[in-house]
Amino acid sequence: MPESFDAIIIGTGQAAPALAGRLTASGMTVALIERGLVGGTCVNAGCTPTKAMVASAKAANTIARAADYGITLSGGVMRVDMAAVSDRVNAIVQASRSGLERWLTGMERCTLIRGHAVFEGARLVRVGDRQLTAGRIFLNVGARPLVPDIPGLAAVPFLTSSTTLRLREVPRHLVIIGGSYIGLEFAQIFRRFGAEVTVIEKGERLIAREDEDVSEAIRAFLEEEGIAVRSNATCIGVAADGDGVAVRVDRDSPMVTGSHLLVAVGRRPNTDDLGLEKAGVVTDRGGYITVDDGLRSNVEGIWALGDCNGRGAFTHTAYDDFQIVARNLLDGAARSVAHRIPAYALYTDPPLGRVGMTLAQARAAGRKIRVGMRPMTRVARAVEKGETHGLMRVIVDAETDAILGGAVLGPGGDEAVHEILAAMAAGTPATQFAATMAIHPTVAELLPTIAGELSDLRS
Ligand SMILES: Cc1cc2nc3c(=O)[nH]c(=O)nc-3n(C[C@H](O)[C@H](O)[C@H](O)COP(=O)(O)OP(=O)(O)OC[C@H]3O[C@@H](n4cnc5c(N)ncnc54)[C@H](O)[C@@H]3O)c2cc1C
Ligand SMILES: NC(=O)c1ccc[n+]([C@@H]2O[C@H](COP(=O)([O-])OP(=O)(O)OC[C@H]3O[C@@H](n4cnc5c(N)ncnc54)[C@H](O)[C@@H]3O)[C@@H](O)[C@H]2O)c1
Repeated sequence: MPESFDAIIIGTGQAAPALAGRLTASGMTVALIERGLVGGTCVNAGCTPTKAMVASAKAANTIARAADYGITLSGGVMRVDMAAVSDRVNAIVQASRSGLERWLTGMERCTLIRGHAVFEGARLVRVGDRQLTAGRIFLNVGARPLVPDIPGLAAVPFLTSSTTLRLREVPRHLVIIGGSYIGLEFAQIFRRFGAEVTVIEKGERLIAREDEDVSEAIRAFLEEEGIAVRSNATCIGVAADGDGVAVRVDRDSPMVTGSHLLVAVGRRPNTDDLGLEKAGVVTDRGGYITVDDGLRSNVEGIWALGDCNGRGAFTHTAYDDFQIVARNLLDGAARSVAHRIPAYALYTDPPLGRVGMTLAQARAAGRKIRVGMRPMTRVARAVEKGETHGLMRVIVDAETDAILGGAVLGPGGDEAVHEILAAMAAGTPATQFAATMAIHPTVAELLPTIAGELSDLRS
C-alpha cells in the first residue's frame, strides 16, 4: 500500500518550502521530496554563492582602484586567496541551507524524504522503495546546466556554473562560452580575481535581451576591465590544448586558448527523468511542463512551479509561482502568471536592474512611447562614488501615461529599479511618479526626474 499524503511536492527549489509551509498550516499532510541538497539551485549553486563571490570581486576591485579615491597601499601587492573566497562562499551557503533544513524538518505535518522521485501514475510517486500517493502533486524540480552539442566538447574537460563554484584556485585564463547572465557574472568575478578572461558569444551582442545601448554599455565596462569579448562567434569547436583548451570562434580567426573552459549557454529543465509520461503530463519541445496561467499542468491535480514550467527562470519568479498557486488553492484568489510584471537583475558591477518592457519590446508592441533617459555621468551619487558607467531609462505610454518599463544600469541599479517596479505595480501614472520627492543623493532620485523629462519616440 502506498503511503498517503494530502500533497506531494517534488524538489525543494524556491517555491517548495514556502508552499509546504502554507499547505501544512492549512492542516494538510505534505511529503516533500529532494534528491540533492535542500534549497535547490538558488541556495546551493545559484544566487547565494554567486552573489557572495560578486561581493569578494567588488572588494578586490575597490582595492585595485584605491588610488582613484586617494588611498595609497604602501608596498602591498594584492593577492586573491581563492580558497578563502571559496570558504566564505561555502559558509554563507551552508548557513542558508541549514536554516532551511531546520525549518522543513521541524515543520508539523511535513515529511522530508531524501531521494529521486518518479511518477508511476497520475497520483502515484516512487522514491526508492517507497510509494507515495496524494490528490495534489506540485513539481518544483528546477533546471540544470545545458551542455550544447559543440564539436569536440565531449572530449575536453569543461566547467559548468556549478563546478566553477568549486574552484580553489584562480584560473590563468578562463574562456567562457555564452555571454549572458552566468557568463558575464563569472567573467567579471574572475577578471577581478586576476584571471585572463575571454567571453565567446554566438550572438551579435552580449546579453542580447536588452536594448542595444544597455548591452553596449555592459560590453564597454567589461572590456575596460580587460575582459576580451568575441561576439558573432558562428563556428565554434573545441579541442584540447596542452593542459588547457582551444576554442575555434570562426573560420578565419586564430583559436582562443585558455586554461579553463566554462560553458554557460543556458539551462534545461529537470523533467526528463521524472516519469512524466506515466502521469500523462505534457511538456513542450524544450522539456518545460506546459501550464496554464494558474500553473496547472494538463493533468488535474498536478501543478508545475519554478524553472521547470518555462514561465520564468529566477528565484523571484519561482517564489511568485508559489504565491499564485497557494493564493488560488487556499485563499480562493484568481491570481495569474500573465499579470506578472517582468523584473530581474544582472549582477555585474555596476548591476543592471530591469522591469517591464525594453524599448525594443515597446516598439514591437506598436506602442506610441515617450522616454526619459540619463547617463550615469549625470547622476550625482554615481559621480560621487566614482562609478559612472551605465544609464537609466523610463519608458512611458504616450497615450495612457502608464509606465511600461525601465532600466537602471549603474551603482545600486538592482535596488533602485524597484522604484519603477513599485510604481508599475500600483498603476502609478508617469506624471504622478514624476512628482515624487526622492532622497538626495541617490541614484533612485533621478527616476522621477527623468519621468518628468520625457521625449517622444515613435516606432
Ligand atoms: C549560477 C546561477 C546564478 C543564479 N543567480 C540568480 C540570481 O542572482 N537571481 C535569481 O533570481 N536567479 C538566479 N539564478 C536562477 C535561480 O537559481 C533559479 O531560477 C531558482 O533557483 C529557481 O529554481 P526552482 O525553484 O525552479 O528549482 P531549483 O532551485 O533548481 O530546485 C529544484 C530542486 O529539485 C530537485 N529535484 C529535481 N528533480 C528531482 C526529482 N526527480 N526528485 C527529487 N528532487 C528533484 C533538485 O535536486 C533541486 O534541489 C541563478 C542560477 C544559476 C545557475
Ligand atoms: N542574475 C540572475 O538573475 C541570474 C544569474 C545567473 C543565472 N540566471 C538564470 O540562469 C539562466 C541561464 O543563464 P545563462 O547565462 O546560462 O543562459 P541564457 O539563456 O541567459 O544565455 C545563454 C547565452 O549563450 C549564448 N549561446 C548559446 N549557444 C552558444 C554557443 N554555442 N556559442 C556561444 N554562445 C552561445 C546565447 O546566445 C546567450 O547569450 C538564465 O535564464 C537566468 O534566468 C540568472
